Amino acid sequence: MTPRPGSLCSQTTRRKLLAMFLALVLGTSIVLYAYPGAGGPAAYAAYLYTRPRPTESRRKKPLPQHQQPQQPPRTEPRRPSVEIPAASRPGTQSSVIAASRAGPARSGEDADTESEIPAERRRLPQAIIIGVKKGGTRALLEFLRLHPDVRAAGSEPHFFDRNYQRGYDWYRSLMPPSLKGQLTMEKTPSYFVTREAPARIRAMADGNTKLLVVVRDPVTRAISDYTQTQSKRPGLPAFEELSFRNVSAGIVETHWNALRIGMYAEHLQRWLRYFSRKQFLFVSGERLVTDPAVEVSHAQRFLGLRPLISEENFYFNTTKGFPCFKKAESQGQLHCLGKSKGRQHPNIQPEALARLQEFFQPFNRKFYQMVGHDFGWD
Ligand SMILES: Nc1ncnc2c1ncn2[C@@H]1O[C@H](COP(=O)(O)OS(=O)(=O)O)[C@@H](OP(=O)(O)O)[C@H]1O
Repeated sequence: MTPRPGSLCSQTTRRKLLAMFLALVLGTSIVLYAYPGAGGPAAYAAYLYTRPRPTESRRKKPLPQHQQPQQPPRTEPRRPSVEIPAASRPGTQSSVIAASRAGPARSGEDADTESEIPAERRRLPQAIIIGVKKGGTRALLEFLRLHPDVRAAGSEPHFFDRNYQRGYDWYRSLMPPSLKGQLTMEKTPSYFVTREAPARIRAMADGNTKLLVVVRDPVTRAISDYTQTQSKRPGLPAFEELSFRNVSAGIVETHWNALRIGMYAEHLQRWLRYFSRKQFLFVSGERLVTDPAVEVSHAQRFLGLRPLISEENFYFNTTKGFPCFKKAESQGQLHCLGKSKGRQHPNIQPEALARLQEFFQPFNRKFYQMVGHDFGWD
């Protein structure tokens, strides 16, 4: 049987169509397999899922300054400008040991070698004038500054009473640069009556700091202290009123600071728990006025300085009523302390003076015994 031309043709055509269809299906599969992102329902679904959402893409733009969230306030105290290890930071238990090992003379900062050009550095003080307020502490410091081997902080650092938490780097930054072999000093008279000061100063250099105390008749010292306060507060009650709890009975107001500071023996007892007697030099405030060269020569010896300051450096200014001094660098020009040193004291009733002398006598006697010297106030 001859196949009908029409049916034969359509069978051939069907075969061709089938082959083309298969080729098309195969080709599409290969393309989808090789490029998954190219299309298809699954690829489109994946694209929708991973596409960044409109809000997210907006958040990436920086906010204008005024819309930015506020930073919480810093509550930590400010650290010293140069970080020091926690162990050597004042105020920590371990700092006492660490700081004592890092005393000025033994710390790495002093490790100059002979081949190096001598470098000036700021150092912690090796000697401190710790008191007493109104004793003549400024005069002693300025006199010692005449010595070429003494470098001293100009103003009172108050490190061991008010600023201890600021750390040693802060304290050191207040000291003038010095060469190796020069002595760094400061004076803060309130240290002598500050409870924490002895332990803190001991911790700084393992008790090797030299301590100078300028002492003055406690009654005159109290009047000087009162005069200073009165210059700032003119309405201050009279000295006699502040000195006695009961004037007629002569009961002394021992809580008044101006009198309390003068009980030297009481304060010194605290210091002697931390320092041996030989760590101290007691300078007479009275002799510092009448014979400055002698008191300064004691101080030079105590500090291990060459005896360079002498009588030649001083000149008694009769107008001021106090010695003034000559600085080497200013070609013999005289320098006197400022107006706040050597103020006119008010007249105090003689009975009040006598009662206060009597009150201080046992404290003075005890003090003379402790230091091994009679200052002649009684
Ligand atoms: N050379 C010289 N020039 C001026 N004043 C001198 C001098 N030497 C000792 N003094 C006495 O020093 C007293 C002030 O003591 P301080 O310097 O320790 O005072 S302070 O604690 O620093 O405020 C100050 O006390 P007042 O006289 O009461 O003002 C002086 O008596």
